[in-house]
Amino acid sequence: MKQILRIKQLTKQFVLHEQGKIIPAAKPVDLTLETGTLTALVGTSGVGKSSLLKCIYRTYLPSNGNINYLDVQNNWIDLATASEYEILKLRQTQISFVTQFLDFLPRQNTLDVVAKPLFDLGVDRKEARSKSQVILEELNIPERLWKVSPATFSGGEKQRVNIARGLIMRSRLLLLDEPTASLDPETTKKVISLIKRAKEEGTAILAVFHEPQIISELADSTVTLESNRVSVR
Ligand SMILES: Nc1ncnc2c1ncn2[C@@H]1O[C@H](COP(=O)(O)OP(=O)(O)OP(=O)(O)O)[C@@H](O)[C@H]1O
Repeated sequence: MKQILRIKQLTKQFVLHEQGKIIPAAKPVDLTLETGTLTALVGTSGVGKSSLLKCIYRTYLPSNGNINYLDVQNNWIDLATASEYEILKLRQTQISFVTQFLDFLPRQNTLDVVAKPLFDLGVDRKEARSKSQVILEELNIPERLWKVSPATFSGGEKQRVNIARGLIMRSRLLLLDEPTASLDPETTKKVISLIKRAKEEGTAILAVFHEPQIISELADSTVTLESNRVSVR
């Protein structure tokens, strides 16, 4: 196991200009992630868990601090200051994020929505689609839905498509934001086993979960975000 992410004194604040207010989201955070381990990120609603994941993925720019990531060539890259181009490349090849919401192009069918990370990597389209089929099957998405757009899917179906897309490529760093929030127990079990597999393959995972039994099953450590401090155990 080796460290591939080191976060130091990270903060993210939102300035609401019209109200002249600053919302402190993530208070200073220090954390490290190692290959093949899962760190659970917990804390009360609104404390800044999603914002922290978004800072790592650079959907948000942090207000302060460093997010150092060890890339596949063994170079430390500060994700807070890396160029847009570098970030795009890392997202395409090494870092995946399963958000709470699925965004997709309207006329794209589910098979291709899930295969997209592999298309972007330059994998042959037929091979990418067959991998997409396998993971959709694993997540119990019925075959009749593969050829249609996820636009009309139920919340749980959309979430499973999102997870399938996030897990189809073997990432070095995987960010998961409440991946099992609207799933039934049987599908939750499948998702847990896919996450375990990613861990076994060496992926470093930072995941927001609310369910204590999932955390005890999957997490190697827990980081608690609190309104004015962070405790790691
Ligand atoms: N783009 C934004 N602009 C302004 N405020 C934001 C923005 N994104 C998040 N916030 C605020 O930052 C705070 C933290 O939000 P965040 O979604 O990170 O919390 P969370 O811990 O993930 O919550 P939950 O468990 O409910 O999902 C909230 O007060 C939220 O309203």
